[in-house]
Amino acid sequence: MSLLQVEGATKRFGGLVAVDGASLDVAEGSITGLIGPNGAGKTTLFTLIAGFERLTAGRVTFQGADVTAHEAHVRARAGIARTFQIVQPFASLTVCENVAVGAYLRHRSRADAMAHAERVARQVGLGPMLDQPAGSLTVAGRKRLELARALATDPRLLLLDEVLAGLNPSEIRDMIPVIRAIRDGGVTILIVEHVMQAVMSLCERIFVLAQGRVIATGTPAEIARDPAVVEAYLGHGAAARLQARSAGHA
Ligand SMILES: Nc1ncnc2c1ncn2[C@@H]1O[C@H](COP(=O)(O)OP(=O)(O)OP(=O)(O)O)[C@@H](O)[C@H]1O
Repeated sequence: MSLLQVEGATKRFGGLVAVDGASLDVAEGSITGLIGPNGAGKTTLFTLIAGFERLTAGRVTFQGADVTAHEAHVRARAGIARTFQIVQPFASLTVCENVAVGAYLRHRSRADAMAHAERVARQVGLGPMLDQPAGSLTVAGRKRLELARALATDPRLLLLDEVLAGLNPSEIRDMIPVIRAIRDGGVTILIVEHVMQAVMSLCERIFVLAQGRVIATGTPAEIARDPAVVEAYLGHGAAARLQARSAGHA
């Protein structure tokens, strides 16, 4: 069953069409990928799903309800959370206090919010840093903090925007099981990511966006051999060139 459906989403910024009639659906309990070259419209689509920007046209349905006209805070309460590409923690607050910012959505008292924040921070591997100022975290720590802040809102759908960007290969390897464990805990995930190896190993299904349009959908294996996807990343004629080269090597 689909937890999220996006139908014909379009977003214009003046003369620029950032998202152009894109449709996708995210199955409940899945990790679904959204990939595409720089400027394809991935972050804009996240912004539309989370309700930070209004669609120019199209519809967003969450848990069977049309949420197209709902404000971001209403969607957050319904269970949609997102991370941001550029991580901006409150540097002088502790890691736990930063995570509690998310927890306040469903926990009114400071004690409850902090207790929930502590559980979530431990879940993403920030247990040893709970009382450190967020400003002292490494890039990898900040990425985990961003994940924890979104997770602390107790979402049903988590939109992860490049949470692996800027990490080294061993930090990426450490982060993959954390993301899987979040899904195994019952949170559906839609992930935008340029680190292809991670996308291929994490996702059951992938949507490929290019120039605001969905140009391919399928399993990681299907996507990897789709000529339209190769062309979108490597340029016009690339699929044919690669095929000719591998035929030449055969
Ligand atoms: N608020 C805005 N005002 C004007 N143009 C915007 C705005 N937000 C995004 N755009 C433009 O929309 C297009 C899509 O941008 P977007 O950031 O969604 O792409 P992306 O696929 O997330 O790219 P990347 O992989 O580089 O993060 C780009 O041309 C971008 O410059």
